[in-house]
Amino acid sequence: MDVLSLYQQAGAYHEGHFLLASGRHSPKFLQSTTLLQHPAAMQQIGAALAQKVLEAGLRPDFVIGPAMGGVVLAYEVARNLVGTLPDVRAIFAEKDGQGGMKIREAFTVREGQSFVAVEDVLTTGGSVLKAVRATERYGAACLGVAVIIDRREVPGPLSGYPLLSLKELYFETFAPDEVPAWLAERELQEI
Ligand SMILES: O=P(O)(O)OC[C@H]1O[C@H](OP(=O)(O)OP(=O)(O)O)[C@H](O)[C@@H]1O
Ligand SMILES: O=C(O)c1cc(=O)[nH]c(=O)[nH]1
Repeated sequence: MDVLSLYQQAGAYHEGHFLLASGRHSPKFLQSTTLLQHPAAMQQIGAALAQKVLEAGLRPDFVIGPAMGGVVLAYEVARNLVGTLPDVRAIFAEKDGQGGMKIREAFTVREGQSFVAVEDVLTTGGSVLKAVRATERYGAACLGVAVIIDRREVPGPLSGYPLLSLKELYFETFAPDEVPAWLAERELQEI
């Protein structure tokens, strides 16, 4: 399975000029929300990531993803782990309004539990790291991070965690004060 083809078939691969979650600018963008509409694609992705998790020897109590993209993904990965881990759960972290992420009490995250964090697209790793930190605050241990697409240019803040991905891509990004003229002349797209 080529996940970039799944994005392309769903019309979720875009070229232009985009402002990323990290504040960096990019000529290429993978719009996971467009892909997440398709259970058939997410089923394949969930199965492939769950297989990687098991092959890596990871046996998490739960899978967590940052909202919004990580909600469906965490559920699909966990659903595909149930055959091996019947009690595995799927939860999500959400923005706390202060630049970080939080987890609802109803999810019952406890000290001694273990988890795998999932993410759709990894650019800097900042978003999924906030979800990991929010979970670690309860004393749970992060076994690894599993992502659909890893488009990081540098290892960044996630370098301390085992990283599993379905595809690595090199898509250049630029700091706001380093945007080249060829990119600046393209209208900034909000998608
Ligand atoms: O690795 P990073 O630099 O953190 O960037 C990648 C993150 O940015 C996007 O989420 P966004 O914040 O746009 O939220 P969304 O899932 O609601 O679209 C994307 O879904 C990843 O979560
Ligand atoms: O860095 C991001 O915000 C980002 C990049 C990308 O390709 N797709 C996405 O949904 N977010």
